[in-house]
Amino acid sequence: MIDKYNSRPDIAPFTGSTPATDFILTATDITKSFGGVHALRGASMTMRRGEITALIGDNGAGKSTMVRCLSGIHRPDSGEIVLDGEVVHFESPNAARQQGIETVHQNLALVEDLAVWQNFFLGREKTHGLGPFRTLDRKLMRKTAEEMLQGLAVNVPPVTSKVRRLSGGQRQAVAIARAAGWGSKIVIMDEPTAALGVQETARVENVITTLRDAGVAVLLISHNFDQVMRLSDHVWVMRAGLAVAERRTEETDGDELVALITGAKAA
Ligand SMILES: Nc1ncnc2c1ncn2[C@@H]1O[C@H](COP(=O)(O)OP(=O)(O)OP(=O)(O)O)[C@@H](O)[C@H]1O
Repeated sequence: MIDKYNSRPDIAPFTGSTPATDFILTATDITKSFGGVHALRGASMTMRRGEITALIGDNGAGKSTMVRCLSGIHRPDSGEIVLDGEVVHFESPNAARQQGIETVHQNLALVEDLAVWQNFFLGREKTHGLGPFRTLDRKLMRKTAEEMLQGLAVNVPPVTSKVRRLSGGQRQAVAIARAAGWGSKIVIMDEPTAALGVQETARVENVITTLRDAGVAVLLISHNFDQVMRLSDHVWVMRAGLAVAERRTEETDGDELVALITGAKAA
């Protein structure tokens, strides 16, 4: 463990207790600083195929920075990310996407004035014909978008509807279906239901579990303990730039997670 960043020697990093089999992702000793702020100080975490992994921690613990390192927004200062058995270095979010890591950000990045199907294919437009005769294959794109939504049992108006007509939950579901639809190995979701009501939250949670059941590994960042307990299979707890504990969800409870987050309980 690199200790030059460890300005909090009272917090010991947790290095994991499970054998390194069937991990779709391992991040080891990741550091990332912004000027004098050591956002990640040697954080390690793992994710398994077909599981929902929750990443929890107090404000400023380093969750978003970790997610940004995994999704190609930030480059770690040091450490190693292994995706599906290969060491990866993402130069950009596009590079992460091409290798199978999709991220649903809090702002969703949907274009309000475009139809649902157009949002699905932003930057990935399908064409037919050759050279100067090439045109957009709108029919194929509409059909594919419909199939992607149906596959996740997402209940939205026709894919020709403009995104601005959708409710918050429908938008979230569209963003998740879009992320899930490109052969993704990992879908990262940052507070996917933070802005939603009870019913919409339940619908979006269904979409998330359907995705997991289809074999995708989901990384869920959530401040909602009930949701973490309900949805996740595995939990990583971050504190002060380190992943300090991991638990199988069925072996923990909200009280223990709070204690781990605050440091009232050692890992
Ligand atoms: N681009 C940046 N420039 C400077 N400091 C940053 C930057 N991004 C994050 N930080 C700092 O790094 C630390 C970790 O922040 P991060 O956003 O990763 O935490 P978090 O666990 O996601 O918190 P929250 O739950 O509030 O989103 C914080 O002290 C934050 O202020």
